[in-house]
Amino acid sequence: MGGKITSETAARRCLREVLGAFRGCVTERREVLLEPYLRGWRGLIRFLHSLGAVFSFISRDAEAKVQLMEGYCRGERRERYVSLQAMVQYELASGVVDPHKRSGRADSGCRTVLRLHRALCWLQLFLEGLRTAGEDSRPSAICTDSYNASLAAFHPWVIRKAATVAFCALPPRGAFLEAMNVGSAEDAVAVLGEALPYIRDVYGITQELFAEHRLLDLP
Ligand SMILES: CCCCCCCCCCCCC/C=C/[C@@H](O)[C@H](COP(=O)(O)O)NC(=O)CCCCCCCCCCCCCCC
Repeated sequence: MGGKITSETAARRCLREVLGAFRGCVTERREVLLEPYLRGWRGLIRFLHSLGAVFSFISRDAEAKVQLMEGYCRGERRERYVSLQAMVQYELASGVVDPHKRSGRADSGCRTVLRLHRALCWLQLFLEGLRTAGEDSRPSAICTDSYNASLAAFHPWVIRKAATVAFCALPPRGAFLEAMNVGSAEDAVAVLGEALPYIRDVYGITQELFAEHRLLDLP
């Protein structure tokens, strides 16, 4: 029993962490702080991991991107990577990224965050679908629809295919909400409802920032 409580507490902390992290991203000046942003992603990746090995090709890619960004946040130029705004300004001014050239550094913070940012669009759609769909709805179908309406446009055929196959392994709604480990299905739905406005806000600010600097198509 003690073990059960411990593992439940860990999972619960995980979801609370995700929630709290995205809430803590946006400053009064509407800047997006990178540290809580990456902490939020870490929590999501951990959750994805708990859903099984079929998703590991997805979590590995997300993990690599988060790790690269964490390196910048701890590196020599860490003050340039405190917020997305600071990062964009620095990488543009120093020529690390150039929106007018098709070539660009494959490890720039901007192109890496752009991938996570696009995935955040999928997440918004998926969580909203999960929250509002009926009891008989299937997370695998909601996930496929959300993916096709967002991230799929940026992925080659082979990735789209692999992703769509993996989505079939998602558990049914009841079990999925239970895996979130925040209590009853109603509690889980409430947690999603609380988290979504913050995720939307982070997405909106990032989208505007990247659009303003013409960074939405970075290769
Ligand atoms: C719950 C089901 C989770 C399904 C996840 C849906 C997203 C599917 C993404 C498929 C990505 C496949 C892996 C490879 C991707 C890359 O090619 C591609 C491009 O990168 P590149 O330009 O460096 O080459 N990478 C990406 O687009 C970034 C993908 C990042 C995916 C992060 C997914 C995290 C999922 C977290 C799930 C949490 C659910 C929470 C529910 C309460």
